[in-house]
Amino acid sequence: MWGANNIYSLRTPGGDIRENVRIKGKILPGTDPSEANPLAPGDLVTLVEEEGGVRILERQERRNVVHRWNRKRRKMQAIAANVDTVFVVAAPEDPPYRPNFVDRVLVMAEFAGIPAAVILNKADKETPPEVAHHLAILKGLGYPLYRTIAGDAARRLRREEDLPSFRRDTAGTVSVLVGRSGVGKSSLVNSLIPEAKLTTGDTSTKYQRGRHTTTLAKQVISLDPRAGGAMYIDTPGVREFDLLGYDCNEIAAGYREFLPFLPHCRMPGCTHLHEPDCSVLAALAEGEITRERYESYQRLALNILEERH
Ligand SMILES: Nc1nc2c(ncn2[C@@H]2O[C@H](COP(=O)(O)OP(=O)(O)OP(=O)(O)O)[C@@H](O)[C@H]2O)c(=O)[nH]1
Ligand SMILES: [Zn+2]
Repeated sequence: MWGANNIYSLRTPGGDIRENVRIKGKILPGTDPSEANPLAPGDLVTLVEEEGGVRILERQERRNVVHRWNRKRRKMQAIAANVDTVFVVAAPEDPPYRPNFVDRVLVMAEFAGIPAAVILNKADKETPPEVAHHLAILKGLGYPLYRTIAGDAARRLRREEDLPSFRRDTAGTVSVLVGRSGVGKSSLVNSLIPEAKLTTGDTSTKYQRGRHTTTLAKQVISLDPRAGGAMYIDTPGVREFDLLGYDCNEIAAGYREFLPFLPHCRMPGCTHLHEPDCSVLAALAEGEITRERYESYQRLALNILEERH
């Protein structure tokens, strides 16, 4: 299931693609009217055959859901459902690597209880030392890292780096790719599944803004029967990945290395920013939490607190 503006494309268990399917009625059973969007790519739905075609009758219970904060609508928005792995896609440059962006996607994945990994695409470009440093921190925390080359660059250089192992590791599973505009998410999906555009009916619209290509709105699911039905959900690139729908405690628990310390703060509802006897601050002082990751938490927590006032 994928789509937008309440018109969806579906894949039936038989493998057929049904396009332009609408929801039956105003509110979809199985959803909450306060949700920004009732259906996201990866959702499983029940259909009903009606005069004039099939309609979506209900959303089946979700195993998990990937959210991001929708700035315009000021709500958490589901960007994918029922996924096995969240892949944060970044590049060494063009667009520049933003450690905070990567951390925020990882926090969201932790919060959703979904395993996460990092893809450094455009591995043909030189990796600046500060990027390598952040990636080393994440690797040390147990997040798998893939360095890939995709699209035209891969064809030109005849090199894909870790793309084959990424393909192997994701075979038969559902992956969602999250990253800033221009890091190469669509190129990756196309490299994995050359006919992706055909099977998705090319629902994405691209336009040039500055140097980066941006996918508008629609999310694309690609299915590769050769990879045991691997599914890749390509989300539209975003400039920022906000998590304003969460509170500081939830955010702190998304920094996985903070977890052992969180129960030991003295103040109830400790924000780990300034409180006395804060065990996160103590762990930072002891070098058990890196300054980079603490500062990333700090920035995110301050964002959230500012938003509340
Ligand atoms: N050098 C190099 N360029 C790449 C690589 N992968 C993608 N590109 C280029 O990067 C640009 C952006 O790629 P896209 O696949 O459109 O990026 P995206 O992340 O899908 O962007 P949005 O759809 O806007 O979110 C294109 O010009 C690609 O050809 C790579 O591995 N190396
Ligand atoms: Zn604390």
